[in-house]
Amino acid sequence: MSDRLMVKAEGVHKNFGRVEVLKGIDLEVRPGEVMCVIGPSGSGKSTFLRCINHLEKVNAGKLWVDGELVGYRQKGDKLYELRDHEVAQKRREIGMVFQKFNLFPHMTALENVMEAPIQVKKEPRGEVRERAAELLRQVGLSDKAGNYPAQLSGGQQQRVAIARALAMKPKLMLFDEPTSALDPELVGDVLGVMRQLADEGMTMVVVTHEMGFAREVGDSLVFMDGGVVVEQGTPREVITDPQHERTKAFLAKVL
Ligand SMILES: Nc1ncnc2c1ncn2[C@@H]1O[C@H](COP(=O)(O)OP(=O)(O)OP(=O)(O)O)[C@@H](O)[C@H]1O
Repeated sequence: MSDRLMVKAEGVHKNFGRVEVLKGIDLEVRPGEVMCVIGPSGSGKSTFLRCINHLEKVNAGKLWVDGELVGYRQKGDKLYELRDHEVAQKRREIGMVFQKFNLFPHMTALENVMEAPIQVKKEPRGEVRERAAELLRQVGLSDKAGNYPAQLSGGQQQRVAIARALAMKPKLMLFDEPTSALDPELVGDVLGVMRQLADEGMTMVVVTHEMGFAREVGDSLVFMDGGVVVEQGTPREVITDPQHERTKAFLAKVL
């Protein structure tokens, strides 16, 4: 097995003003791994994802994505902080799906998926159109390609958002509670698309309270509380045999 890691966090700290939100996170995500992250509101889960995706700067500790230190570029033995355009470039390699899908309202589903590869990567329109149509097919929305977001259900919009992230050919996908804004009957379709993505070998970090998904699809499960990783293991280990009182108390609420 390769030693390559897709994400490595070593003592990651993040504060907002005087409030320390991440208090030393150590984590490793291997290529192809699906890591699910659970924990109470305010425990720092979103902040951790946002640090991986350059949306927040780490205050102390180190964070690598695919072997590269997030926020820096190495030249010889010197480290240089990335400039804005370099950060933008790095962010393109990571797909992120949020709770709210934020599609462009004036563009159809197909146009939403095509937008970034054309505008940001300057890829040829014909190629992008073909790929976008194929991605919409993969998320089960071929027949909705011409619909505007307002003409789609929340679950359909979220599947377009996933296709939109995939259109940039990311090497890592981050999901921040992707189903928590959806009506219960729409959750299954979105989780189905994520499951398919996992089966295809995509590396994924998924903040979710969908314990069925974590149990069935996750390779690892991390319980965060108060800005630290309290417990991690396989989903089976953490769910059926939690070691910490805080994990037990949390699981009692969500299971
Ligand atoms: N930009 C910010 N400025 C100030 N405080 C922030 C900022 N972003 C997050 N926080 C605070 O950091 C803490 C952790 O927030 P975060 O969203 O990471 O938690 P979470 O575990 O994802 O919670 P939830 O499940 O509710 O989304 C919260 O107390 C939040 O108010």
